Amino acid sequence: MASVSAPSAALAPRRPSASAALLFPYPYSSPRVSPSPTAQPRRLAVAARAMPWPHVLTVAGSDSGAGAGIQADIKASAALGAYCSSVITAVTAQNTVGVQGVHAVPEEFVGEQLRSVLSDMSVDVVKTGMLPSAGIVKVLCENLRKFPVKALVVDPVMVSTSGDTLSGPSTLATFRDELFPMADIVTPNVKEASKLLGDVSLQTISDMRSAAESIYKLGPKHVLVKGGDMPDSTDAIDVFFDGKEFIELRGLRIKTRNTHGTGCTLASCIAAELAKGATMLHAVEVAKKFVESALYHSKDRVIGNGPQGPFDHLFSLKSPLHKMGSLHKFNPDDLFLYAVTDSGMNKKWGRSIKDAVKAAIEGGATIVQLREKDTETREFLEAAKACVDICRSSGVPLLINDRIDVALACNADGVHVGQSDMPAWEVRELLGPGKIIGVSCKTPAQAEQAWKDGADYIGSGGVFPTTTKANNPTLGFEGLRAVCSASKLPVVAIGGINTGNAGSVMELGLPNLKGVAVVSALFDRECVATETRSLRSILMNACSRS
Ligand SMILES: Nc1ncnc2c1ncn2[C@@H]1O[C@H](COP(=O)(O)OP(=O)(O)OP(=O)(O)O)[C@@H](O)[C@H]1O
Ligand SMILES: Cc1ncc(CO)c(N)n1
Ligand SMILES: [Mg+2]
Repeated sequence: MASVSAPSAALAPRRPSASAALLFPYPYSSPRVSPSPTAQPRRLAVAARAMPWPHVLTVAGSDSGAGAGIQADIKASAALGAYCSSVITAVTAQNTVGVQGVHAVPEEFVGEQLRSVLSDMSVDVVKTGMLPSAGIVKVLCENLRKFPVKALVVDPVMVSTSGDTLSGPSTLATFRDELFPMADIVTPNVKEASKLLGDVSLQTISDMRSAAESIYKLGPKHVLVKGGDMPDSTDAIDVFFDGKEFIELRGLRIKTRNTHGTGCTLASCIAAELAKGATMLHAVEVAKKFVESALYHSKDRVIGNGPQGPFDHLFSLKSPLHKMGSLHKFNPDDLFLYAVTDSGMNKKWGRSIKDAVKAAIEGGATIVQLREKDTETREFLEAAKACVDICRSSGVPLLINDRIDVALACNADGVHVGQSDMPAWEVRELLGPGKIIGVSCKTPAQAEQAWKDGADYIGSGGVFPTTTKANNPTLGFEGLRAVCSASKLPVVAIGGINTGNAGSVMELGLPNLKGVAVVSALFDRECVATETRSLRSILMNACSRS
């Protein structure tokens, strides 16, 4: 007879650790070990009100390697908090080398799957991927007419990156004539855009714009021409068109072999965001950021021997530091009036860091850096958190000088580092691709290195002699000019700049000199807002002259 032993400690109910609670935040109550005999049995909290669950239905092919297709769609939607059902149009035998076989599902059975899901499961958004035949496209369109949804995202998958055909030329006309007019967005890559338009050549951003406009004329409400496969580009640039305006969405191009499934993932993320209620442009921006972050976090992973590996959609489960929370996209024009705080000056004038930042923003600062060399860490962090709130609500990015730990803890928009701080590439490793990194550079060689390290901008100076920073050699206009002309990055000038000389800096007319950074001229003054306001008007006048 088997002996009955006491439950081991490992099986006893335990509260989840704090870190598990952080990773899987859900209301958790520890199970009661010995309920009193009179207590009513506890019921699981059955929802008294219906909780909406954003729902994406993907109509696409299965990728046995699970990097693209249905598998990517389910992972991407789930990562962004949407439920994803799946109607399978084809089964592919596929790996990191390429596509070895395609087995299309009969049209009637695609129809049956569509009816099953659409008639019962409250789908918000349909996303399409591989549609291997004109017949399947037609069945899909019939079902969409019968069961309307909030939005239709069409990723016109035709050829895999390995060059294998996933949807032949016979479906092209049905895509154009039947599916596109029903679509809220169509997301071709450059090769697909070219095919849809009769093999036009697409080499430049301007070609991508023309293609977006021509595809828009086929009937979708928005078009996104994806530039992931554009040759020789240091950025990953996509062109968005809503019928009126073109928007170039620029992302960091991640150096990795693991780009299989980027297109499927992007379209699914757009669908998930739309299902959650986002506007189209916001959905596209979130989706692009998601792809960039996922590529970044899986760039060194190795699966398979072929040229194109999968990436990790669930990176945020493993890397809580890089949550999708902060989506501030760096705009070089934000460098225009760059306010840098100084604890000594705040103390002198009896101001808190928070009040100093508030006043600078009120006066028109376009970006803020907290440079607190002798504030205690705990006090600094508290102040930084308050400043993040102020800056977020005004749409002004907030950077932290040198202290990567503080930047992470307060979820700032980025950091600024000097030549003796942590190298920018290490900072990038820690902060991920979504944060802004600035580097102080005095020489063309340093500027070149900052670009290689993945910085977003350069701070160059001291342009004039300054008392804010000890032992800081003055570069003068010539030094600034040398750094700017060697730099592929936008530059902000710093060092001794004030209302008296700021105009002359901007009047140098250096194309990548985007603004001036100031400390004393704003914060070693009685009224920070007034000083900021007058500096702003001086800068604007200088720019209109040069
Ligand atoms: N190396 C990269 N770094 C950053 N973003 C990338 C990279 N490659 C692609 N992207 C982005 O991924 C998204 C998908 O674009 P891409 O052109 O790769 O689509 P696709 O060719 O349809 O993808 P696939 O066929 O591999 O699923 C775009 O936003 C693009 O800019
Ligand atoms: C099944 C499937 N759908 C889409 C793509 C495009 O990446 C692929 N390679 N495989
Ligand atoms: Mg691609």
